[in-house]
Amino acid sequence: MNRVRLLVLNAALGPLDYSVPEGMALDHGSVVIAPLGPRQVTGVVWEADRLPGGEVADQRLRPLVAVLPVPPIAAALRRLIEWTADYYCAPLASVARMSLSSGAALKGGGTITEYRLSGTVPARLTAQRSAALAALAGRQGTMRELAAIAGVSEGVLRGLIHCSAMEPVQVSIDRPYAPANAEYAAPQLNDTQRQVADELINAVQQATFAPFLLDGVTGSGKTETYFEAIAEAMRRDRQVMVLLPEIALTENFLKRFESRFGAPPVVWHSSQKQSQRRRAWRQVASGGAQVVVGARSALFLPFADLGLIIVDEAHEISFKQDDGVRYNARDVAVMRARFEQVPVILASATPALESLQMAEAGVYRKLDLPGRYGSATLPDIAIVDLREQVPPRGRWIAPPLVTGMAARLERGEQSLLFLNRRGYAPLTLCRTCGYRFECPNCSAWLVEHRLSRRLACHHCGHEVPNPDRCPECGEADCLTACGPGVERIADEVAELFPQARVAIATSDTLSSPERIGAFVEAAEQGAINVIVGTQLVTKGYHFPELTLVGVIDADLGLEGGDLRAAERSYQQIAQVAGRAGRAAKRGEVLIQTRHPDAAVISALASGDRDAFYAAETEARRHAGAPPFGRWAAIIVSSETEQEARDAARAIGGAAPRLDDLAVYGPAPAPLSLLRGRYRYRLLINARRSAALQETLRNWLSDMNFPAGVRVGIDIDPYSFV
Ligand SMILES: Nc1ncnc2c1ncn2[C@@H]1O[C@H](COP(=O)(O)OP(=O)(O)OP(=O)(O)O)[C@@H](O)[C@H]1O
Ligand SMILES: [Zn+2]
Repeated sequence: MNRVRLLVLNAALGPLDYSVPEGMALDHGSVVIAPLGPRQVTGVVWEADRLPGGEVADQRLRPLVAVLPVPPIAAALRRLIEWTADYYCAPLASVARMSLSSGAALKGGGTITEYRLSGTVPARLTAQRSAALAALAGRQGTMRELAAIAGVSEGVLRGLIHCSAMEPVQVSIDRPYAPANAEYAAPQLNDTQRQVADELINAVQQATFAPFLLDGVTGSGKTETYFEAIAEAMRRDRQVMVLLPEIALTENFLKRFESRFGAPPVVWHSSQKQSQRRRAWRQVASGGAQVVVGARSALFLPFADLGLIIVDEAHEISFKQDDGVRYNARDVAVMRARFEQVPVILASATPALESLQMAEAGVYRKLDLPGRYGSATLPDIAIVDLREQVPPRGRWIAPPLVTGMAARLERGEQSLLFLNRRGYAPLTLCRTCGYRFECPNCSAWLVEHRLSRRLACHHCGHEVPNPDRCPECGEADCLTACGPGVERIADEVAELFPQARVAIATSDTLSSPERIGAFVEAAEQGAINVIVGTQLVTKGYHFPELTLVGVIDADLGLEGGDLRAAERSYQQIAQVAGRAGRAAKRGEVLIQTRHPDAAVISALASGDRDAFYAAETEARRHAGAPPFGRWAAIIVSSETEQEARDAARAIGGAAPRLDDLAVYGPAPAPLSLLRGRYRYRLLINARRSAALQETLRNWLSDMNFPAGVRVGIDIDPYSFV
């Protein structure tokens, strides 16, 4: 190759051609540095015929600067990048960036300095030094990591280094991870689990594209079963990617994985330290990382030899990314499996309707685990009609739930109260003048957080200290909290049962791996009597003593403009119900609602999942909604309301008139002001036959907008805010 075309990692630039200096060895997929004006850019060598670009004469081409010391991006991943950009109407460069997401890793190997105990005992032993010496026996890590492990400041450690009690060690970035062992602690599967595992193992052996929907009730052993497929991939020296919907779930997964395979998997997510990401990325690319578990951003990692993909809790909407490249990691995972020619397992107790439909159509193979493992049975579910069982004024836990909790406390068992609302109260208002605390940047109320004494916007992060008087009328002691959040429910529990140990489990309280670890340990050891939590605790956890689940407000999820609201409510409540009675003791679930006759609620109460899905399927078919038709959204935003409105109207005015495609709007988005930007949206409902993406691209490509206007496309949107 003496002339190459680059996909440049800058969405504002198109493909660019360069000449290749003498002696520079390149392949398609090579990651290179190229000159651009006075600067340099990173790019990937791409097949020229797949990237239409302007033809520049050979003699005018500038030479590439360097090839980066990483393996080329493989063809399968290049095809996935193209597919994703095309399907989600996103710039190729933005998608490719997700594969090259550790800038430091691209620069090659290197060393970092870690520390460990030297065996020398310091002459002066303070309490902190003794604690550090005890905690750090056998440990090695960076200063910051060791300080966290020992619970002392870095200053204490520096003191220990100074007196030679600790010594530095140079560590390679590319050092391998501790190998996991497929046979380390294999469980005895029951017959159903065995059959399912054998099918999955067989698919790993076949090493070809095979999508599975692993549909098993909560506590049926889905994880244990797909672990067998992972074991088979390990035996064959092929890499595995496991996607989880939330970082908070990885802690728990790590523990289980380690007890099954003798070593933890490699973790990948966006809040890791740069040094961790750098090592993980390089080990993924070189093939040294056997099993990688991560949030959706792991999806585009450049695996050397991927053999299996697993998407756990595959129904979760957090697999949908709503900014930057708007993609659904569950769907892209299936496409990746197709390009890589490997099996993919979507595991869930409450599959997305789209996934069930694919199984019905014979595209996915459905594997069922219909019963809980061992002697555990599914919990009894009952409805508490809040119109009859009225909680006292200013309280939200109705009498039957109070009675149930009292019985659990008596028996030393645990209760879990679920309310998907962080903070203390979702709205604060002034009793004197009616003033409501609203976010200046978003059309949303400020949520009171009593633990951290502030009012906060959950959309943009704006916060103010908890006020003691009304900013409007100046009156003191006139502010009232309206409605409950988890903190308020926890207060109520404390008032009802002063002796109970209550833990709040939300993204505010479980904000780090250490905090999550401590929470899980406390819950497992019975040091917590009542957990009050958001959706964060509805899945993945297995607390044997947890026998009562109370849903504080089952109607909450049905509010708001979400097209899948019924399905999502069903999934969330079924998942949280699934935390009850997972071991020997039977579980009970009480669902508080004002609409006991709603289809979702009665399906949950009667345990008739099929009836719910059947009704929901009919409703979707009738509305031409996914999976029967397709949705897309165009979101227009600007810092000035007028500009956003005008641009949205112009787009609406230019809408194509087609038989198989209907355009609704423009209308102000439900969150019409978000992070200081005014937003309008158009919704497109298309038949399956319509060339949706092409139509959208043609429609918008000829239009020009003022510089401050942003126009985004959301294919298969989930959230309509
Ligand atoms: N064959 C088995 N041998 C021993 N323990 C098992 C077996 N199958 C399942 N278990 C145990 O039963 C519990 C539930 O299993 P697991 O977590 O795999 O189910 P799940 O279907 O993934 O659950 P959920 O979807 O509710 O999170 C776990 O504690 C697990 O270790
Ligand atoms: Zn805000």
